[in-house]
Amino acid sequence: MEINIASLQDHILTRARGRPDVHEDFDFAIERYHREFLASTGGRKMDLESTWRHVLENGPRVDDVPERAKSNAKAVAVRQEGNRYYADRVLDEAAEKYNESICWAEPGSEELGIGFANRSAICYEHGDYEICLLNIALARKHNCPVKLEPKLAAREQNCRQQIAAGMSQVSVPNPRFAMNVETDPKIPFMAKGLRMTEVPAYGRAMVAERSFRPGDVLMKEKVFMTMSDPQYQYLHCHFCGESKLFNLIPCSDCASVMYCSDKCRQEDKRTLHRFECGIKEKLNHLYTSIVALGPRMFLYGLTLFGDKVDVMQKVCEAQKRSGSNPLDVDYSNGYNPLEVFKNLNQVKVTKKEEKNYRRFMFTASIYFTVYMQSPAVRALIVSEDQQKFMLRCFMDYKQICLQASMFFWDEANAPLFPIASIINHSCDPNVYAIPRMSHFKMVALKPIAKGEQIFFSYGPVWYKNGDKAKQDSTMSLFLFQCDCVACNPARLKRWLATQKRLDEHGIRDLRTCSKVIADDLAPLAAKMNAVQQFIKKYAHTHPNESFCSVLQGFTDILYEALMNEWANKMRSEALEQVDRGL
Ligand SMILES: C[S@@+](CC[C@H](N)C(=O)[O-])C[C@H]1O[C@@H](n2cnc3c(N)ncnc32)[C@H](O)[C@@H]1O
Repeated sequence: MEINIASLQDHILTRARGRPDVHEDFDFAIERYHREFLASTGGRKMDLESTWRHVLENGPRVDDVPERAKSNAKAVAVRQEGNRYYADRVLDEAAEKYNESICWAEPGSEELGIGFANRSAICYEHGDYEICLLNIALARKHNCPVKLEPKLAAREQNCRQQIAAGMSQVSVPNPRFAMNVETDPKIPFMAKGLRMTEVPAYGRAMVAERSFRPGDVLMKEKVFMTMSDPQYQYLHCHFCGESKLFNLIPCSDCASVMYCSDKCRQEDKRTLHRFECGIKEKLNHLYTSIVALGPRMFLYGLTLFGDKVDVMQKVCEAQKRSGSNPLDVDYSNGYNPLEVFKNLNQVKVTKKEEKNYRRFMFTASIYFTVYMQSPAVRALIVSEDQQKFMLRCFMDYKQICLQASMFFWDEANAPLFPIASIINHSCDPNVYAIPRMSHFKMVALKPIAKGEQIFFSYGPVWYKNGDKAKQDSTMSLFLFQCDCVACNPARLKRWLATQKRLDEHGIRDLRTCSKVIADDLAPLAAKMNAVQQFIKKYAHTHPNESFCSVLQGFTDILYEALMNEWANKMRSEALEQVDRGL
C-alpha cells in the first residue's frame, strides 16, 4: 500500500464497499415493510393520504430499533478491537475501529483523547505528518491521559522535523485545478458558455455554446446536500459527505454520526441533525440510498425558511413544480442556499413507474412516522395541514433526489449537486468529474465543440468496461435505459466503423505519450500535458482503440491529480487548524 493518507482512505473505502452488503440485492428493511404493507392491503390502489393513514394506524413502527447513546464501555471495547488490528498491522481496519471508538466516547472522557492519539499513530506510519499533528492536537484537547503525553510529544516533534525537512506530501508537485476559462457572470464557479436545454431522449441537458479544450476546468459546484450510507457512518462526514477518515470528529450527543470539521458539525446541528439526533438509528434502519435524502431536503428547507413552515408551504405550493433551470440562480452575490432550494423545489417530478410511485407513497409515510418522533419536528409541524404538507414534500423530494442522482456506483455517499444534476450520462463522456468530494469539479476530457451536449459517466466508461457483459452490469446499476452510442449494439457497430487509424506520426506520438504515462517518475503535470496534446491532435480518430487508451490514461491521471489536490488542501487546512490551536 502506498504511504499516503488519501490512498489509505481510498483503500479503506474500497474494502468497506467490498464487505458483505447488509443491503444485499437492495433488500432494505423498508422494502420488507413495503411487501408486508402490500400483503396487508391486498394490493389495493391507494393514494398518498390513504397510504399515510393506513401506516399511522397499522404501522409498521420501528420504535424498537435502539439508538446509539454515548458509552465509554463501548468506546473501550471497540478501541481494543482496533488495537488488535493495529498490532497485526491491519491499519485500515484499525483506523475504522478507532473512528467508531471516538464516536462512542462520552464527551470529556479520556476515551475520546485516546481514540485521537491512536489515530495519530496510523497517520504517522503513513507519513501524513499534518494530519498526524491534527490528531495529536485533538487528543490533547480531549483529555488524553498524561501518561500518553511523552509518546505524543515525541511523535509531534518527529512530524515537525519531517515537515521542515521537506518530507511532507504537500511538497510533491501536483497540477492545480482552478477555473482556467472565462466564468459565467451569474455563476462564478462555472464556465461561461454552458446552458441548459431539453433533449427528447434525456429531458434536461447541458450543452456547450462555445468550444472547450481537453483539460479546461468547466465547473466547481459546491454540494447542496448529501446522503451517506449508514454502513459507512464512521468513514464519512455526515454533513458535506467528504471521506476524510482521519479528520472525523463525533457528534457530541449521539454515537451515530461524524464530521470532517467543527464547521460541518455545527452546520449540521443547526440545519438537520437537530431533527435527527436521537432518532438517527431508526432513520438508518429505513435507509434507501439517495431517495432517503428527500425527507431531509424538506427539513433542510424548513431551516432555510427560518422554521416558518407556513411561509415555506405558501412559497413551495405557489411554485407548482412546473420545471426548473438551476442555471437561473444568481450566485454573483454569494451562495444563497434558500434560492437554490426554491429552484430545486420547481423540478418537474415525472411520474415514472407506477410500482415505484406507490412504493414512494409508502416510504414517505413511514419516514413521516419516524420523523414525528423527533421533538424538534413535532414542535414545528403541528396542524394536520402542516403534516400533510410535510408528507407531500417527502414524497416529491424523494423523486426529485432520485432524478438528480448521478453517482450510482458510489453507494457510500450520494451527493446532490443542483447544477451538475442536469448533466446526462454517457458511457463515452466528454468530461470527467470525481466522486466523493464536497465539490463537483468537472474537467473536459476531449475537445468539446459548440452545440455539443456535456456528458459525464455515472459509472465506468465503455472503453474501460471492455466487453458487453461488463457494460451490461454497469447499466444494471442505472435506473434508466441508457441512450448513449455505446449501449446500442447497432449504433455502436456503425460508430466503431467510423474510427480513423493513426498515421505514422500518430503511432510515434502514441508511443511517446504512452511512455510518459507509464513513467512512474514523470511528474503528473508532464503526463497531463502529454495526454492533452495527444488528445487535441488525434481527437478525430475517436473511437480508435489507441486513442481510447490515452483517454483512459487521462482519466486515471485526472483522478490521481484531483485526489492529490484534495488531500493537499486537507493537509494544509489541518496544519492551519493546529497552528490556530484548533
Ligand atoms: C442526473 S439526471 C440528468 C438530468 C435529467 N435529464 C433531468 O431532466 O433532470 C439523471 C436522469 O437523466 C436521464 N438520463 C441521464 N443520462 C441518460 C442516458 N444516457 N440515457 C437516457 N436517459 C438518461 C435519466 O432519466 C436519469 O434518471
